[in-house]
Amino acid sequence: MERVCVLGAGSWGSALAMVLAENGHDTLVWTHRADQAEEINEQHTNRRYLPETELPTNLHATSDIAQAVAHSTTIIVAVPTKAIREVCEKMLATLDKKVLFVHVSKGIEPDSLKRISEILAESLPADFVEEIVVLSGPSHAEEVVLHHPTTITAACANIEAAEKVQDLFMNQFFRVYTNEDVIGVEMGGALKNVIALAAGITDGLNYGDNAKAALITRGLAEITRLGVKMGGNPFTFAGLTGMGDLIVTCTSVHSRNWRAGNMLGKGMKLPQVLEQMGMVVEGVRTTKAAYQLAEKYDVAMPISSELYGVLFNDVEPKVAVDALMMRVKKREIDEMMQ
Ligand SMILES: NC(=O)C1=CN([C@@H]2O[C@H](COP(=O)(O)OP(=O)(O)OC[C@H]3O[C@@H](n4cnc5c(N)ncnc54)[C@H](OP(=O)(O)O)[C@@H]3O)[C@@H](O)[C@H]2O)C=CC1
Ligand SMILES: O=C(CO)COP(=O)(O)O
Repeated sequence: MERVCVLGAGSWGSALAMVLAENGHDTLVWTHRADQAEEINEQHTNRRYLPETELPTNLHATSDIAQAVAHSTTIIVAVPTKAIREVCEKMLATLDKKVLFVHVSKGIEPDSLKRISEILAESLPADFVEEIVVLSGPSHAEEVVLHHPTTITAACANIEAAEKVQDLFMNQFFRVYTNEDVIGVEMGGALKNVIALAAGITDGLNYGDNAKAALITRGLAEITRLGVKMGGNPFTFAGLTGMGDLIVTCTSVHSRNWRAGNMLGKGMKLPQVLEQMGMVVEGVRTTKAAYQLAEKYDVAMPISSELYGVLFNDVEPKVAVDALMMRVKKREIDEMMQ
């Protein structure tokens, strides 16, 4: 039995905490909301984020981050990308021993263009970091809490650390693979949200399945182009954290990114969409980062670029799709291999 805390009590943090508690680990969830900690401890629910779920009675919560950190030999960071730095700062004051960090967030920071493991590595003193492992793959919280079969990948250059995380989470309905390719895993997990927003838009425009299949496959092509140029293993993008997560996020009604895109495709404006969602839609900020990365690495990312126009320059979704369809003629495979 390990002593673990999960920082962040949204849908994913809560679902992962449930898996850990059910696996018999001494698990504490940290939330910055005292009323939510009280609800988890006393009613064993988290109604805002997992409305139908009964949480295990051996899962406890706290709103005191020092207590969560002191409790743990492994810390799972499960807040949205834009909150990572703030949470690291809160942790800094409380760390006094070496801890294994696992992050589960799927984003890239705009402007700095840092991946989450890079933000963690620069924000936390090396003396207190055993390793940083990323856990990513096709895994909607809503299905994990129903014990529906789910596969996911733990990635770290140090494969023994990845295996430790594999052992922590693995059970009959939650199957964990390992991978040493942190760049590929993080880039696939972050960029699939961009394509899922686009897939939601074409569904909102009622463009049907051909358009969605095109977005998934051409989306994977541009994710792979950028990810490989940044140092990712091309095969990672064909795996769970690439193709797998792209499929689930572009096709599932559970996806926050697909749902947000769907509303945009139906004519709603971004601020209204985000207000209505009430949960993180990582793809919005990641689209900005993808647009900047495409320029930095000189990689063609037509879907991400058109989506950038829709989100930030008021381009009509239909006009963006037309622009994609009318691009200069290409060879399919040659272009992907460049
Ligand atoms: N949901 C899913 O199925 C999956 C999500 N992910 C990834 O996990 C990450 C978290 O997503 P998810 O759980 O869905 O997000 P949610 O929007 O469901 O929850 C986010 C949680 O983080 C808290 N939070 C936000 N900002 C801060 C802050 N500054 N300090 C402390 N807590 C904060 C929120 O608190 P508050 O209630 O106050 O806003 C909330 O509890 C994302 O990167 C997402 O891409 C990965 C796989 C699956
Ligand atoms: O990453 C996810 C599933 O693997 C969750 O995606 P959404 O944030 O779009 O719901």
